Amino acid sequence: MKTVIIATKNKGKAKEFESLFSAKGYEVKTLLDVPDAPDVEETGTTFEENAILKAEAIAHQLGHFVIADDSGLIVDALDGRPGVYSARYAGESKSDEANTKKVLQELEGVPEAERTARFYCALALASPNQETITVSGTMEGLITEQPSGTNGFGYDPVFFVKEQGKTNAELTKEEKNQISHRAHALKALDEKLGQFLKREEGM
Ligand SMILES: O=c1[nH]c(=O)c2ncn([C@@H]3O[C@H](COP(=O)(O)OP(=O)(O)OP(=O)(O)O)[C@@H](O)[C@H]3O)c2[nH]1
Ligand SMILES: [Mg+2]
Repeated sequence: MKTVIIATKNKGKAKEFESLFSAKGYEVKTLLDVPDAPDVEETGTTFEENAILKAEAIAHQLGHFVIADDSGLIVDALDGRPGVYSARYAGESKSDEANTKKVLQELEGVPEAERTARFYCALALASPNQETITVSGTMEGLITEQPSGTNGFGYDPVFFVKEQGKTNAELTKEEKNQISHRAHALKALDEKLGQFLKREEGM
């Protein structure tokens, strides 16, 4: 079976990549399988910059091509926050629950029509042998007033998808993987992955 390495330590992302890639006949490894994988500092100001930082550092470290994901929640009424700080919005302990609570508190009293938000996912595909490729995907929604649902991760319990009439955390894994920012980005990457792998094999 073909293997791809995703340069992430986030269990929620890892699970989504496993189901997205197994459908394509790939086995997924993540940094959760690599003891002593370095923590790459996310010093970029955009999702793309951070995805490139993570992908290139880990590709060089492992001597193998990898995919990195930098993603987050953009809330219009909060001028785009938490944005690239989504994972550590309420502090370095990176608690999904605390992050979600902070966003809900900041949105207290904001009417439904102004609670628009989107998830953004930048993927970077990097190798020690060739130029890095980046793609992105988004997903539109509304921030609810209370969490609902137990699937997914991060801000999923407060991210309401109008078309589905459910929060992301109320969708099944399969449903979220049809419409998520990560699924859209992966679809864009898919179009470039074949050529990339061909060049990789030729090296
Ligand atoms: O409800 C959510 N559903 C999603 O589908 C989703 N995708 C991203 N996020 C949020 O954005 C942060 C990423 O930050 P991030 O890209 O730096 O990742 P991370 O630090 O968690 O892991 P790593 O990949 O860097 O190792 C995550 O922690 C989450 O808070 C999501 N929330
Ligand atoms: Mg991170």
